[in-house]
Amino acid sequence: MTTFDPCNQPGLRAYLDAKQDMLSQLDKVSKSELVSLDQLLNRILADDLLSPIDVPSFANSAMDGYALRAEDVQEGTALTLIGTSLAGQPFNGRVGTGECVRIMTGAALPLGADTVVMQENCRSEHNFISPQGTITEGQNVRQPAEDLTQGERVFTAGTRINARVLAVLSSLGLEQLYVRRPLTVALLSTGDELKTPGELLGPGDIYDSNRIGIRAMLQRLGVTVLDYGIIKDDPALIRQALVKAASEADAIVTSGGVSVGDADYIKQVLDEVGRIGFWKLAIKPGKPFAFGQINDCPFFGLPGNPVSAAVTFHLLVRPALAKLAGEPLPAPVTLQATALMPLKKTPGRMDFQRGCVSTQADGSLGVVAAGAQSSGVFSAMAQANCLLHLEQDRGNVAEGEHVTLELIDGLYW
Ligand SMILES: Nc1nc2c(c(=O)[nH]1)N[C@H]1C(S)=C(S)[C@@H](COP(=O)(O)OP(=O)(O)OC[C@H]3O[C@@H](n4cnc5c(N)ncnc54)[C@H](O)[C@@H]3O)O[C@H]1N2
Ligand code: MOO
Repeated sequence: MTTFDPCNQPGLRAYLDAKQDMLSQLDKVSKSELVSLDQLLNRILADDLLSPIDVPSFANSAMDGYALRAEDVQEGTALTLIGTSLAGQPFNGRVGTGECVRIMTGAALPLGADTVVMQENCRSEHNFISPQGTITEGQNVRQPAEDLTQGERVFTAGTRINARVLAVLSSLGLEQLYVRRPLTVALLSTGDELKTPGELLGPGDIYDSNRIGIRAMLQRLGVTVLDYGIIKDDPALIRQALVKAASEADAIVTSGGVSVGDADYIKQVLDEVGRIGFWKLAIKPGKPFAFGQINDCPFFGLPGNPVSAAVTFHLLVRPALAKLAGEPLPAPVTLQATALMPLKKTPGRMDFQRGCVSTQADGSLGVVAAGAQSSGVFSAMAQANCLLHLEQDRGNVAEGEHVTLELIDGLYW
């Protein structure tokens, strides 16, 4: 038997369909600018990056040992040691027949040598080195351009520069690059009940946590945030703020006031000063999410319930901002896990429940609900490490059933 859920009205727009529709209405807006290496972290590459050099640019040793000519080595060979090649201090001579050079990891392979034998596999007596065991020509040598060839595409336009990408850019000797200008996003909370942390709460008041949480997510994404603060539930004030925001920002994100209550003015004002793209989706949490445009400025109305605001930001605003920033965003990587407890689910909306996934003794993944699933209970969400994707039409999940989930990227949210 399915329970009746008043929030599951027919005609709600399916998530993927709405997301696709929204993305198709958005274009890359951010221009590019030249930025120095020390400021590149978390920026987005404006162009494909072609390697300016071969990496490595010279043949070098992968081991500490001896550089030699493989053809010289037979059973019992003793090679004459003629010098040393250190990283940054190459041996300037040439390795001739019956000779070898002491070499360290990263040091240039001397002319004439083609192979390195690690020192553990060599016997050393006076000035003579006897390699032991089988030797293959070229062993322990890192060949020029083995990693990257000059002119080869290393990263595509739209790549976000994380610590690993930054290290590669440095290894190519780049000191500045064209990246996309950060997006500017106007952010505001609506609600007469909201107070900023530090203020005294009156009767019926709560602290504005959405603006702080969403602002942090935007900052993690490298967005410049125009914080418009808290706007009272007054259509004139909301109208004024949205029109100003549309003239100042690349996108607008609001929280609260998108449902059907007597003080929910967002949709009405959006309709007056811009246009509504869609409103109300078949998702839980986040049903009243609104998307639209005000004078070509994309508008995202997050529901006021804190879990709904964070989840819809991730499901819809994050991909939209990526599109505006020219950052191709792959579909989220999903995993399958076994539900270790029954999960309540009503058919009608795709449910993004908050979970805690862990590796079980047998190596498989198991998931439990991360506490209460009410969209007002944010503390449970903060404990979660994954978002379950429970299909729109499915009902309750029994213990032992498989579910799909997406890991929560703790760095960004
Ligand atoms: N009759 C109906 N009522 C509701 C429906 C519905 O379909 N029919 N949908 C419910 C759903 S689902 C959601 S989600 C909420 C969303 O409502 P709003 O976007 O209008 O949000 P508010 O009413 O302004 O606030 C909801 C809730 O969240 C608290 N809140 C608001 N802003 C913040 C903030 N910045 N920080 C922390 N908490 C915030 C607010 O005090 C309310 O408790 O509507 C349901 N109602
Ligand atoms: O969509 Mo609401 O977010 O279910 O509470």
